[in-house]
Amino acid sequence: MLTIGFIGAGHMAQAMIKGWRDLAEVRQIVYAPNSGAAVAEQLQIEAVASIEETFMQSDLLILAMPPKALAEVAPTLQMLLMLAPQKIITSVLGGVSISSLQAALGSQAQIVRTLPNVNVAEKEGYTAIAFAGTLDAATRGAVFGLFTYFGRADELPEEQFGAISALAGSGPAFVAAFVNALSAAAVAQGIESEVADKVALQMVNGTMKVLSKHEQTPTEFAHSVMTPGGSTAAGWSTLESEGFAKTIAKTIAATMQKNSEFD
Ligand SMILES: NC(=O)C1=CN([C@@H]2O[C@H](COP(=O)(O)OP(=O)(O)OC[C@H]3O[C@@H](n4cnc5c(N)ncnc54)[C@H](OP(=O)(O)O)[C@@H]3O)[C@@H](O)[C@H]2O)C=CC1
Ligand SMILES: O=C(O)[C@@H]1CCC=N1
Repeated sequence: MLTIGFIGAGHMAQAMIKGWRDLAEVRQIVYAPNSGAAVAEQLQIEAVASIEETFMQSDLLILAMPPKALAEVAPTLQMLLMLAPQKIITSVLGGVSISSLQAALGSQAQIVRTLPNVNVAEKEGYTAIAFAGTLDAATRGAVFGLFTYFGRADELPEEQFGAISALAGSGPAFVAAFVNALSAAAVAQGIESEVADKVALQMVNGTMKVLSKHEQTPTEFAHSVMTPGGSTAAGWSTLESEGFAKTIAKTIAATMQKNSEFD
């Protein structure tokens, strides 16, 4: 039995717990100062009462608290790592590099830096992974296997984590905003909100399935929808003249800027 212990029981931890919950031979435990017990009860896993207990019981410890909480949690972990230096510490902390984690926890700490997204809850996630030099090949393979269980995972250079975090980590929020904007626009044209939500979701789901077949690029696909001289082209031209792509580029840049401030 492999025990995975979470420090932090928020949105990201909960998504991972859901994504892994049907894994045979895996037990999940969670610690969070305020919400740990309630989240554990809701997800039918075990709550533990302290960082120390989480560490001692875990084979794989996941740091899933906000980046700024690292300074608070690190002294306890650093002490525990002196007793058990081989413990694997997997961080999901956005923007926090392996060298910062090692500065906080000890230079020999067995650290995996990951950047998953909340879609792991439905096994449709994306995770970027980087390993500290201290990790051996067998451990890297085992951790990689866990993350591919709930979606796609790639080992990437840490320099790429800022852009990937904006694209894949924050991206689900931006896609949800787009779905919401489509639905709201339809409501403004007289469609009932429940119907508009349902239609927008079905349309986006269907579009993603078709695009995922990679038979056309997104631009080729868009042009296949635009009947020459038709209505889609009129809408497309407004999308362009109103600066849709520029807004998205600015959104990604602002996300990356904030992310870079956590290290
Ligand atoms: N949400 C996302 O889509 C993604 C998040 N991440 C990363 O995941 C981490 C958590 O984010 P998210 O789940 O969104 O945040 P939430 O605010 O939803 O959850 C934060 C959790 O951390 C706990 N926490 C806060 N301070 C401490 C502390 N000092 N010791 C132990 N636990 C603490 C909170 O406990 P309590 O509830 O008891 O107060 C809470 O359970 C962040 O580092 C973020 O960058 C990475 C990729 C995607
Ligand atoms: O908003 C955040 O900072 C985290 C990182 C990626 C998604 N959520």
